[in-house]
Amino acid sequence: MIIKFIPQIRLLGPSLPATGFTTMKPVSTICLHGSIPVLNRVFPFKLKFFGLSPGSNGRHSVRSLSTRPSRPRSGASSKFTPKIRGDVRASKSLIEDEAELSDWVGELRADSFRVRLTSEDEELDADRECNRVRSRDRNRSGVPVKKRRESEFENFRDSSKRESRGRLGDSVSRNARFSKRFDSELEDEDSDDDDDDEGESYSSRKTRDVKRESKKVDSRKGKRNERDLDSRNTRSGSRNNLGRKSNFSEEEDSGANEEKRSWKMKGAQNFLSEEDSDITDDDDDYGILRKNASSALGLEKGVNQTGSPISSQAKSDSYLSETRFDQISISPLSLKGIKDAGYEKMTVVQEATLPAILKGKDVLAKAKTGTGKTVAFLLPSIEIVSKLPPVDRDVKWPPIHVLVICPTRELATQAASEAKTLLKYHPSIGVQVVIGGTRLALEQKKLQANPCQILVATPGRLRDHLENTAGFATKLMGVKVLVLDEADRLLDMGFRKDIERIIAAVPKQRQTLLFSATVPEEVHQICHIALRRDHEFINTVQEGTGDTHSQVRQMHMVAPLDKHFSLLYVLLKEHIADDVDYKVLVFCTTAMVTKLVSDVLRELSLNVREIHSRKSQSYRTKVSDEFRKSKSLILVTSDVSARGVDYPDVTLVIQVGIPSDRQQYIHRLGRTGRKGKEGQGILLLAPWEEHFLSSIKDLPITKAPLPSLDPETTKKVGRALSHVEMKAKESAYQAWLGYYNSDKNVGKDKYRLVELANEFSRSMGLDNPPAIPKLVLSKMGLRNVPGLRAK
Ligand SMILES: Nc1ncnc2c1ncn2[C@@H]1O[C@H](COP(=O)(O)OP(=O)(O)OP(=O)(O)O)[C@@H](O)[C@H]1O
Repeated sequence: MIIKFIPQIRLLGPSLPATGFTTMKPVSTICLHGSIPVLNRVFPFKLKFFGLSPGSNGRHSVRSLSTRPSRPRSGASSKFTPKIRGDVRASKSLIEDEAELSDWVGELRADSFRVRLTSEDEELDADRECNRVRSRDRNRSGVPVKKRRESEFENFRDSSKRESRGRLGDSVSRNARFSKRFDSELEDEDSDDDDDDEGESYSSRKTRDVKRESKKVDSRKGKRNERDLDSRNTRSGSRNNLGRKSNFSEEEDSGANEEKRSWKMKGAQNFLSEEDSDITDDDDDYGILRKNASSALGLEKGVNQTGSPISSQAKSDSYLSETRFDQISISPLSLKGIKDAGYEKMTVVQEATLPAILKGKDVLAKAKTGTGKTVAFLLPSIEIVSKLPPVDRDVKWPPIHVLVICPTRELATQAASEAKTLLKYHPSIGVQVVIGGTRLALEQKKLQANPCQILVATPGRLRDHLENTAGFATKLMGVKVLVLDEADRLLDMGFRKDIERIIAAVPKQRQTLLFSATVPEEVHQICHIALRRDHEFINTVQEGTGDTHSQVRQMHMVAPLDKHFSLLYVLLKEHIADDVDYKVLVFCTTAMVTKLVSDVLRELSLNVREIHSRKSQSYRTKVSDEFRKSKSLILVTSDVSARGVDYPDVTLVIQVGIPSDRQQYIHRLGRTGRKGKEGQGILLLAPWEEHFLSSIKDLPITKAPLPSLDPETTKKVGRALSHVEMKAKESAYQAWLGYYNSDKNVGKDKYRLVELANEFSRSMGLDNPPAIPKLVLSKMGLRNVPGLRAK
């Protein structure tokens, strides 16, 4: 463990006038190599103190330390068996619909209610799993992994140092649907959503074909195989059982039920002209780099004895640093792109991570929502690509140099779009996006025809290409930088297998960047799947501010379920009355509950759109684009919108029902208060959901009084509910039951669960709870629970 306090140094960026020295002042620099999990258990307080958590008193603190356990990194991912200590919640998200429920139910045991399902759309491809082929052998070199890595790293470092010589220091400021997956609903979805969308029609057709095929196989192979095959071909299901799969390793192992879901900073070394520092030790180098970055974060105001930065709270939420992009030695082409994008100053996370990235370090970065993490990993990646020698035109499979993985389609599309913006003046560098819900063949053609040094992908579709696209595996051999956006989500059980497969397909000699607004302890324990031992953990979240923005007012309300629809309506009406430019996101627990809520609000004449995994990709894209540009609009959404999606100027985020976990709460809330703007968040819970509050007790969330409900409003909402079609209510009821069955607090008492589900049913205006197929009940472990109706 190295703890350093870095002395003041001075920097001169080449773009600055000769007299324009930037003064870099003291900042705390703390390095803990390879021993955090153990230390954290033994000395939790001490670790917090030294920087595993953000520092106190300060403005944005930058913590750089290695969090990787000090054991050798496993070679091929297939050999990797994660040993995760502690209570790692595998799946983060929600049941999106019956499909998800069925998939999930397929995995359930009567006593299982450990982990919440995942649903976040993420990128299911109906056509994906049926085409799987065996993994290719990725042992591409006879050189031992460790040696290769060391050699590469040495080379990188040496060349970087060579590069820095002769230059004055540049300023751096960087889840089968078991048999009945309601075929009719699949068809309904096709017709409802987007008949005009070729891609979706294709996908849906394929889904149906696959389902038919599954049924044939089922008749031959029996029920279990039916479930497995269906699960593999479910449009949005397999991901949803991911969390639980960790609990049912036999099925997981079978595979049939496979889990779904020039800054020429010329190296940050430019800070290190030999005149600037006589520190040659690698750690010391990094210390200085961090110091420089931290200086521009405003940490120069001083450090206390613990190394915690001292500065004012008032500035703590300033997401911008003091460093302008034109003050750093960035390639003129990138700079032009940045200027066109309207960015002038670097954000804190951009400034803090860029030096380490350009120096070739693996980075795990944590920064609050909406603070520019996308540019933080894209810009240095572009710089790295721009410095690579051009690829010979005759090369049959030109390499992909940068691979960015995102958990959702929306997020991948958004990241690719940001990359295109930054690449505006880099004509020779191409970016492409491959995501589920679109035609594989079309993507294959595009990949073939257009340059693609930077590829942004969702995990499932990337695996598809890896296994089904000629030459794709060869192209991936060129990857120099691997980025996992929303890293904690990608590393949880929901995506773990896909990620391990992808990691096995890219060179070991690469740089890996993990970014997220939430980095729970479990991520520190498992990040070695992707990161090198000497990676840096760069945390720009200061202690005391929590992981949310102080300018976002957070409230929770606790009310009986039968009041939720009316309360939601009143809250929205009040907000609309307060702000003509309202832009509201309403998060619901599952896709089908999302549909129900949006149906009700539409009946109440509110300006509403809905987005969830049961909608076609083209519909989702259309609605997402509309919401991005609009004002005076309410978007009712499942967790497909929880992470990363950058909707500007969202004025209010309402979360109805318990979020899947703390991280999801934070990410959902993070759709507002972006880029330093103000926002508001309301969490609406039923009394028996209050236990969730303990997981966010460190956040500045206060209890709000319930708005009064006059009888007229209640009647109006009741009328609106009566106009919502029965099928929507039935679907919502079943999805609701599945979702809460997976909540360890609510689901552990099945009798109570059913009572609550029936309360939900009454809240929809139903006298009797909808009947549920016996098989579903059985799979949920609810077969003979009183109060449920079976069909
Ligand atoms: N240097 C900058 N100056 C101004 N705006 C910026 C800068 N960098 C990025 N942005 C903008 O900030 C917004 C938020 O960026 P981004 O979506 O990357 O945030 P994020 O930190 O990834 O958020 P989340 O955690 O929710 O995914 C985007 O609109 C982006 O264009």
